[in-house]
Amino acid sequence: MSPTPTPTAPAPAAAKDGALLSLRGISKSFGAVAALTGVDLDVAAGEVVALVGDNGAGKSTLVKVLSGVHPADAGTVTFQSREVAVPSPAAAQQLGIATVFQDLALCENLNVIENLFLGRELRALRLDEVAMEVRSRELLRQLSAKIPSVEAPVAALSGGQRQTVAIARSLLGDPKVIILDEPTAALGVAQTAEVLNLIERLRERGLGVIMISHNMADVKAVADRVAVLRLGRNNGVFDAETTSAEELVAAITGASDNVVSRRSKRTRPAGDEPATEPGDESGVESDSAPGGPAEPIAMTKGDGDE
Ligand SMILES: Nc1ncnc2c1ncn2[C@@H]1O[C@H](COP(=O)(O)OP(=O)(O)OP(=O)(O)O)[C@@H](O)[C@H]1O
Repeated sequence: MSPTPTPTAPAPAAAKDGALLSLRGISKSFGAVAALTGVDLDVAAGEVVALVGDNGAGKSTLVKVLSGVHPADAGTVTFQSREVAVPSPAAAQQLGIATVFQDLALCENLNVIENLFLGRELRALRLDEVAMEVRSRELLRQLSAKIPSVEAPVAALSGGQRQTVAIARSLLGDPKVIILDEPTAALGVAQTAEVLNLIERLRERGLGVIMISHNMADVKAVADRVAVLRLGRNNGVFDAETTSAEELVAAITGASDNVVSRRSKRTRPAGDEPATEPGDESGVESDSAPGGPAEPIAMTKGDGDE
C-alpha cells in the first residue's frame, strides 16, 4: 500500500501518457544492502526528469541499471513501448540510451573534434577529417554551445564547456534518452547557466532527459518533473513548476513523510519489519536515530484516519 500523503506533501504528478522509457519495480541489492526496491520511473520524449535523493538514495545505481552497468535483480524496462533488456553499456547505446557520467571521460590533450569522434573514427576506419569538423561545428551550433574553438584542446576548456563536449559526443550516437549524472556539479554560475541552457536544447530536440542533481535551484530551473528516491525507494514524483524547493527537500530527507512513517512504525504488525535499507547502517537519517523516532510535533491530516 502506498503511504498516505501528508498535508505538506504535494500530490504526486501522474506519469505522462506514452512514456518513451518506463521502469517498473526495479530492485537491486549489493549483498545485504537493498540499493533499490521496487523503483518506478518514466520519462517522455521532450521531457526533463530530475532524479533527486540524498547520498545513498540509489540514484547512481538506478542510472547504472539503465545504462547497462549493473543488471537489475527484478523489474522491467520498457523503451519505446517494448520491454527490453539492458545487459551491457553497448546494449544501452544500441537501444538509444546514452549516459554522461560525472567522469566525462574526455582526453585532455585532444581537441574538441577529436574528443567528439573518439572511438568512432576507429570504428569507421577514419572518418573524413573535414566531415568530422563540419559535423562538430554543426552539432555545437545546434546546441548553442559556447566553445571558443573546435580545434582547442579540451584541457583549455571550462567545466561547462567540457560538459557540453561530453553531451555533444553522446548525441552523435543519436540517442532517444540521455542521462546526465550531476551535470552542474562543481560549476560556477555562468557555466551552470550554460549547461542548463544546453539541457533545454536537448528537450527541444525531443530527447527524454534524466538528470541526477543535488541542486534544487537547477532542478527547478530546468526539470519538468522531479522523481525523488529515498532509501532506495520512490518517494514521490513532483511537478517541478508547482513544487517548492522546500517541499522537494522535505521529500528527499523524509521530513514530509515523518508523520506517516512514524505512525506506520507504531501500527506495523509485529514481525513486519522492513529489510535492511541503504542509510540505515550509516545512522545519517534523522528519523532513524538510535532511541527511536521522536514523536511528531503535529499530526493533522491522516491522524487517526486508520
Ligand atoms: N557496487 C556497490 N557495491 C556495494 N554497495 C553499493 C554499490 N553501489 C552502491 N552501493 C550501495 O547502494 C546504496 C545506493 O548507492 P548509490 O550510489 O546508488 O546512491 P546515490 O543516491 O547515487 O548516492 P550519491 O548521491 O552519494 O552518489 C548505498 O548504500 C551504496 O553504499
